[in-house]
Amino acid sequence: MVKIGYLGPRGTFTKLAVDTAFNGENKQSFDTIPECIDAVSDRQIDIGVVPLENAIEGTVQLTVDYLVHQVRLPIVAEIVVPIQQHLLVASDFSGELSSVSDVYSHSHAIAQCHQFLHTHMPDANLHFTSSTGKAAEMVSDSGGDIAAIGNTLAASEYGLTIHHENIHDYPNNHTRFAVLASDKEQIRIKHEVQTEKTSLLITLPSDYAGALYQVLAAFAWRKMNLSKIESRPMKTGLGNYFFIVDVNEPYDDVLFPGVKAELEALGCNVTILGTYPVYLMEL
Ligand SMILES: O=C(O)C(=O)C[C@]1(C(=O)O)C=C[C@@H](O)C=C1
Repeated sequence: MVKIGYLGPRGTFTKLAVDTAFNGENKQSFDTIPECIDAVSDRQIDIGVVPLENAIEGTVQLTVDYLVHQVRLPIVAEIVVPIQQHLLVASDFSGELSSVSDVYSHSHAIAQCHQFLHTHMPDANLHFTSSTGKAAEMVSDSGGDIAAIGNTLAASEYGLTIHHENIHDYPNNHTRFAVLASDKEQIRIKHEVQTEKTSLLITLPSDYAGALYQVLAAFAWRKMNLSKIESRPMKTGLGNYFFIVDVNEPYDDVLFPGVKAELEALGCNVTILGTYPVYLMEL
């Protein structure tokens, strides 16, 4: 049976994404994103699912940096899931928001609720955990006047009460999850494909005036639609960056090799991080 790893423990958004996309398979939780990615690379599991980008807070930098700098695994699918953040408390907590002393959650979940926390709980101490599920587990273990930010699955898994629902600051909240696998054939997602994308990693030559402009021109004149461009530090010194470019098209044998050759002629390095179907899930 195909083994699927995810950022755990129980009750995370990643687990929700995995349960929505895959049924029946053998599922294993990992405490951190790097541990999950390593397990795919070491073949302990066949598929790993990790968060990639949130509509409110942006890229999950740990995922991108680990995939670029440490373990290169292809992205073989993308799962997009709606995200609703709730304030979860122990079932015997009956106080007001103002009596919650500490709030625990994943940094991305806290960031999605900054305005709510600032307005309604300005005195609460904020603490980052490795996932929203971990925060829910802590609240369930400790009880008292502390709270977690997480989803309804976490509330039911850990016997917590939803004190306030939908506390994320903007309504159209979604997270993209990357499905990683050495062998694409293992993937069976029984949902309609929304679109197909290709992610590229591009490094620019140093000291080349207008390099980024020329990179974008290579896509533009071929009418290749980009859905994302983002720079991240190469970690080799100040001012050195690479670019992640998402193209709204599957890899083909004409346009992509053409772009690659054109960019390489400029002195760029081009790596394909994956060409994959995108699944938009309803929970
Ligand atoms: O902590 C979780 O539940 C996760 O699955 C991680 C994560 C993230 O890294 O963005 C996933 C979705 C939400 O945006 C908040 C947290």
